[in-house]
Amino acid sequence: MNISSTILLILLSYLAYLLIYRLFLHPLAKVPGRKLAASTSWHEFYYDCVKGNGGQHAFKIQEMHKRYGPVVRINPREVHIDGRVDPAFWDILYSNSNKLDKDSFYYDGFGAGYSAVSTGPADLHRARRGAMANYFSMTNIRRYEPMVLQQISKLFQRLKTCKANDEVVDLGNAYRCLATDVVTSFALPEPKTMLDYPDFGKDFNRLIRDFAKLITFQRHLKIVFPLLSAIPDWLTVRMDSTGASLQMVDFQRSYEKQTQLAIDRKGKLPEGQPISILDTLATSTELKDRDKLRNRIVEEARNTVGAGTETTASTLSVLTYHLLSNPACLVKLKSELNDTAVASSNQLLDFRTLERLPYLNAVISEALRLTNPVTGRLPRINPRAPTSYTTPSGITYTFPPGTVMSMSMPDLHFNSSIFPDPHAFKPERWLEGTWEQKARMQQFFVPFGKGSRACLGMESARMELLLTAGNLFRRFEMELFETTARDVSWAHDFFAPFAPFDSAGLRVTML
Ligand code: HEM
Repeated sequence: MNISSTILLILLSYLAYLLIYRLFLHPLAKVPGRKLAASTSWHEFYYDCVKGNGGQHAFKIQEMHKRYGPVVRINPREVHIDGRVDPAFWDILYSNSNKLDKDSFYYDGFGAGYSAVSTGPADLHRARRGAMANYFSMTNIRRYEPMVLQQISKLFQRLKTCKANDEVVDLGNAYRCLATDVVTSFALPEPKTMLDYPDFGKDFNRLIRDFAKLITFQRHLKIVFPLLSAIPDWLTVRMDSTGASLQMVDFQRSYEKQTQLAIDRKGKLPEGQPISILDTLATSTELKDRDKLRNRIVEEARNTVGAGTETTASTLSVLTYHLLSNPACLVKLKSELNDTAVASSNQLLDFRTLERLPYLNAVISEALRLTNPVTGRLPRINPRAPTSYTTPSGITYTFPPGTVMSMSMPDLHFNSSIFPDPHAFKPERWLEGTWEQKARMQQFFVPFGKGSRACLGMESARMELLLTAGNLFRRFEMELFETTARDVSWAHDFFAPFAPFDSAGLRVTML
């Protein structure tokens, strides 16, 4: 036998062993599910990256649950629990006392393992999150309200111009610009000004969506982002004549420049300039020196901006679509907003006023529920002790330390036993019904996650959503332009939900 035949034989024997081990001897061998998914992670790769333009694995998981029950083995090392059947397990898996690690395989897809959101080990995460926690507290975030209102005024000026020129407004992308400018105005020393882009950054925002698609490739192949960052600028220019790719490269590089600026100025800011997250991290006394290195802070900033952009923008798009297609809801909201006393109708309503409006709050909750701004499953690991899961019908599975367990937010939000007629937009559900029904909805309403890994930017997101939606619908009359439910639907899961690739997004005309 020659050398290549020997190598081939060894390889085939190894693969045969791996297959037999995973299917029959592995501790998860008895967990229901597709044999192909249990045999190889290429099954997940296919649904993540190839089928239907990618981002289809989340739907495959739902299909597997329908066939195999509330717990399924979705890849050789991970089990997924169905929140449509057993929503109560969410509180156990993501409870505050249950400080589990995150699964690095999955979160490495962001290519930013040093950021809090992607950090695997719970202990390391605690320190990294702790350094930002005060910054994101309600009291601190409230100080940034004038900056948020300033960006909203800028958006409103653009909308007025569009109205005067009879232009169709690409509102989905306008919201992305707004969200980017808002989050960078407190994350970075030098905020972005995307609301100045004449076309609301259409090409740039398309590129961000394509970039999100790469998360799934990076997750499986680990070399995608390193390869991309090695592409020289001249080639980037040739590959994309719109210039959006180069803009994206500049955008990424600006994190490095701004981090260096924050490190160099050591908290000595120009008069009147508010402290940014970058400055907070660069001058933190809580972080160990290794966590104050430039590359780590760059990743933290990049991920925080990423976390605060598509999430709020997609929620605003879904909210706008449903209000404009449900006139009765729009009338109720406008009447609540118009009844709100302010000195002048030109003055923007502030957070204190808007947070007290029940119908507006119900509209925002309903939009968050229907959007599911994080559609990706949230995988956790207990590396130290075995974990177990008992199905509602009483079958108990025990998993060894290191087993990955996950659930997905949309399963809870589309659970018809908690939210009847779950795909309908009904802000009234948050206001009507018995106390028990409302308490149950609140318990399983988890757009910002739960526990020690829950969203840090929740208060800033709430403020941005209330200020934008409250003021926009008080001031402007609009109607949908060639936009249907499909344009705000969840067709791809790239951790965030994305509409079909051929969708032109949410567009409106100003009346
Ligand atoms: C509608 C808006 C938003 C939603 C629904 C949302 C949702 C979430 C969820 C579900 C997580 C946990 C992800 C996981 O377990 O892997 C998360 C984490 C995070 N989010 Fe948000 N987010 C929103 C807006 C924002 C904004 C505006 C910011 C920043 C300004 C932000 C910053 C963060 C950060 C830093 C984390 C990581 C926290 C940690 O790991 O300790 N988010 N977000």
